[in-house]
Amino acid sequence: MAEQELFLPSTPGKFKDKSHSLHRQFHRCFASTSTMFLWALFLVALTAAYLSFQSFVDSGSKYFSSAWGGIHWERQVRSSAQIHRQNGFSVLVTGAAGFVGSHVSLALKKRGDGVVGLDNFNDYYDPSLKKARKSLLNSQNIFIVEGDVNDARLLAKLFEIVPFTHVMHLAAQAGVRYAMENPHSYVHSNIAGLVTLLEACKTADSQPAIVWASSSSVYGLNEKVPFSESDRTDQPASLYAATKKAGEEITHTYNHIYGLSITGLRFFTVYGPYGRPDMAYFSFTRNILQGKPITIYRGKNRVDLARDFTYIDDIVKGCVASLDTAKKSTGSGGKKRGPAQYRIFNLGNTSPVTVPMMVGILEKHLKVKAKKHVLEMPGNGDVPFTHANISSARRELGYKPTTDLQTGLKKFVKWYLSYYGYNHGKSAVLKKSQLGQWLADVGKGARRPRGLAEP
Ligand SMILES: O=C(O)[C@H]1O[C@H](OP(=O)(O)OP(=O)(O)OC[C@H]2O[C@@H](n3ccc(=O)[nH]c3=O)[C@H](O)[C@@H]2O)[C@H](O)[C@@H](O)[C@@H]1O
Repeated sequence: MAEQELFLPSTPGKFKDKSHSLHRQFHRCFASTSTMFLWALFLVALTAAYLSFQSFVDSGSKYFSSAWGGIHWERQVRSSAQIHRQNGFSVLVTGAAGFVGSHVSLALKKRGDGVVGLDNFNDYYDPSLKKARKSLLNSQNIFIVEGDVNDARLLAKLFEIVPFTHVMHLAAQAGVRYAMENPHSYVHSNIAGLVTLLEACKTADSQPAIVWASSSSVYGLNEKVPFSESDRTDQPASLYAATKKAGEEITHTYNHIYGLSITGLRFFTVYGPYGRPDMAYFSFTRNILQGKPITIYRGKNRVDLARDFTYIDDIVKGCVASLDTAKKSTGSGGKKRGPAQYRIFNLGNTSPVTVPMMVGILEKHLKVKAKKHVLEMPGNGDVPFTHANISSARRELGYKPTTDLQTGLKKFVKWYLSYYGYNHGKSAVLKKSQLGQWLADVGKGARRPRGLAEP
């Protein structure tokens, strides 16, 4: 009995009660488990919905923030890429709204090549100048895609639409001293952007030949002059130079592994019409005309800094000759089929001019004296001098610069005054009579500067 009591409910009621409560508990338990299950299901569904919404927003933001895609857009790309000469090229020009990019695009289009531009129109300097270059290119039926070289989807799309024979890669974060202010923009454009572009090129079937802009700054603190391509390039003075040097190594890797044909061009301080407002000759011109002081840096022991200033038309000839002499890439669809061409050339002028002499030329052309502040060169990435040995480019590309700094700056000043007018936003320093004289002397045939009555 005691044993029975052990196994049987003391009373049926109790047992009944107990079994009922067990049943209820089971029910409750089941109910709560199923509720929990339902809740869990709900949460999973919610999370999935959130995640898919996020990815939609992500891809959507890319889509919405960039102005590419759609039938009309594709038609514009195709039409811009159309070749109008026998054995012509179809060239993707990155940085096409930039200084060198816009000039090269126009030259290629003029001779009948198909050109598609790509530019992110960033605001490193006044984007209105980039927009003006864009209008110029549009007027010659060159379409510039608004997008970033870091956008792999965009690049894949472009290669899907056009079988580019060549890529002229000029998109970059330029400027030597700005690298101290915004180092990451150099990594973003000059390293990450370059790799994204090379990935797209390597995957393309067939692969394009690539010509791209390196820089004279890779010679860094070298003292041996003139600078030759075989000289050491392992002591850069700025992050800008370091990213360009890294670009040379990175392109070599893609040449070696995937058979991409590569030509790297070391540009030496390129200047001219539609140039970059961040560069010294440009900002000096603006300041001189506005009556503002300019700062001239000087090296150690009061030695003047010097640059192998190179005129834009000469650089364009070097770029086009590089495209013309580039051998085909050997790979396709990401596979190397044989060794490919790898070249590096200096594109300079071979006649360095000191910064004070450059200012003297500007003063002469502008007919205004500069207010000069001379300052010891700060340790911000500048090198004391540059001087190109161009024998290799002369031999292989037929490169022969023909514009000296006097002539080149005269053309620049002529453009500057016709583009901005003589007072560029601030009070005028030039009197109308002075400008009339200028027009007679240097600007023969130049458009009258904006906002200026007939002198
Ligand atoms: O050759 C190159 O590869 C490089 O040429 C230029 O760099 P940089 O030669 O420093 O050109 P600027 O910034 O126009 O400076 C020219 C000279 O003027 C000097 N300078 C610059 C600015 C200033 O306010 N004062 C001044 O004396 C600089 O120290 C330098 O000696 C470009 O800005 C780079 O993007 C390019 O890669």
